[in-house]
Amino acid sequence: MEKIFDTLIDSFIKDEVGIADNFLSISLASHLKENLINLFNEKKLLTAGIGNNLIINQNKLIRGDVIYWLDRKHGNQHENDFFDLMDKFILYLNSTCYTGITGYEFHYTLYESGAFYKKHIDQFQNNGSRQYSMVMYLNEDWLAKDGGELCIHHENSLQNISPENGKSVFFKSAELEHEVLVTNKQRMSITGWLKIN
Ligand SMILES: O=C(O)CCC(=O)C(=O)O
Ligand SMILES: [Fe+2]
Repeated sequence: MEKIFDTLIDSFIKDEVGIADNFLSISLASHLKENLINLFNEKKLLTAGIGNNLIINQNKLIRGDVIYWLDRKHGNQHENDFFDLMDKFILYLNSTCYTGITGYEFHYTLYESGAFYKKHIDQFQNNGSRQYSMVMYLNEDWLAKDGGELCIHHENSLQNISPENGKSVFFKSAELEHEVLVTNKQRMSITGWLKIN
C-alpha cells in the first residue's frame, strides 16, 4: 500500500501532477464501477451544482458530467473500503508531507459520450478549503481513440492523461488549470478533494 502512495506522492512532488497506475485494486475498481452503473440506472446521478434550468443549461456548456456523492452512511461495503483506503492515504500524506488535511469529499462521476469539462481550477473563489484534487478512473480497455483525456495546462505545456482503470491522479486544487477533453465513450471515475476545514 505504502509503495503505491509513494508513487503518487513522489510523482506529484517531481511533476506537479501525481500519477499512480493501479491505485485502486482491480477488485475495488470493479465493485465501485458496478455501484456507479447501478446508481446511474436508478437515475441517481445528477448534474453538479443544481439550480434553476437556466443555470443547468449554462452549466452544460461548461461541464457535461453527472455525479453522486459517496457517503459512509450509505453502508455500502465497497464505498466504505474506498473510504478506508483514503483514510490510510491521508494519514500517510499528513505524516510524510505535513499537509494537515482534515477532511475530504468524493463523488462518482459519469461522462456520456460527447461530454467534456472545460478548463477550470477546482478551488472555489469564496472557499479555499479544497487543497488537493484526486481523480480515480474506472474504465477498462480505454483506447486513444476513446478520447476523454484529462488535459493539464502547465505553464508552458499541456499534459494529457488517459482515464485508465485504477489510475489515480493527484494535484493542487488551487494551482493547476485542467479540462476533460471530449470523450467518445462513456467515461467513469471517482473525483474528490482533500480539504482543510
Ligand atoms: O475526470 C477528470 O479527469 C477530472 C475531473 C475534474 O476536473 C473535476 O471534476 O473537477
Ligand atoms: Fe477539476
